[in-house]
Amino acid sequence: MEDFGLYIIITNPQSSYRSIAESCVERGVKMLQLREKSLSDKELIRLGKEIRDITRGSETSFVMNDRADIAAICEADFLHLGQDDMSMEEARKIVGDMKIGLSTHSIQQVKEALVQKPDYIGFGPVYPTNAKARPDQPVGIEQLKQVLNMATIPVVAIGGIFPENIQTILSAGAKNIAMVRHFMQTDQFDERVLEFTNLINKK
Ligand SMILES: Cc1ncc(COP(=O)(O)OP(=O)(O)O)c(N)n1
Ligand SMILES: Cc1ncsc1CCOP(=O)(O)O
Ligand SMILES: [Mg+2]
Repeated sequence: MEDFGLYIIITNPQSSYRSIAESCVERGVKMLQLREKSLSDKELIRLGKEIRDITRGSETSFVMNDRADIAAICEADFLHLGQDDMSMEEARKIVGDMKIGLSTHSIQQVKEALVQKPDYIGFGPVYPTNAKARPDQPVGIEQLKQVLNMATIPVVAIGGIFPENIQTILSAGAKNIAMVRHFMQTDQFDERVLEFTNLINKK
């Protein structure tokens, strides 16, 4: 799989799910994840199908977080699994050959994840974050550089990334960057996407 650049994760957005997905399609954002932890299954499926309909046939891949069953129901492009979620092997029984991304939080976890041959790995949190329940210790830039050198699949830098530190992340060699709060805690979603796609693509 090729590097994909900006990876937007939807959690408690200030803008509507529809307008976020439409903006991602229009601006050519390659990865859009639905990550909602407190919605009913019914509501999650409704939103997943809405995002699927908007992104279908576009450059924007739709990623479902945590839930293999709902990823399959909504015909997502990817399922994203973390260390506390079901294993890739278990997920395969539900999602078949759907692409899968795995979260990692240490060099050891990266080594173990690579053996499972996911389509990409998330690595972080690079910096402290409160957008995740019980976040792991920040991994920092030096470990991020090490992982970027080790991995033969796309590595997604995640956690505490904002305009103030994006240049440090890019200078470390990261080609794929996931963010929650910078894009969710604003009513200027489209403007921020434009700003970031320009910034990341310039590098
Ligand atoms: C791209 C990406 N990387 C990491 C995560 C975190 O997944 P996980 O550790 O399972 O934590 P939750 O997001 O489920 O709270 C992610 N979602 N996406
Ligand atoms: C889901 C997740 N996994 C590791 S850090 C994180 C949250 C990232 O959110 P933010 O970009 O707002 O720090
Ligand atoms: Mg998870």
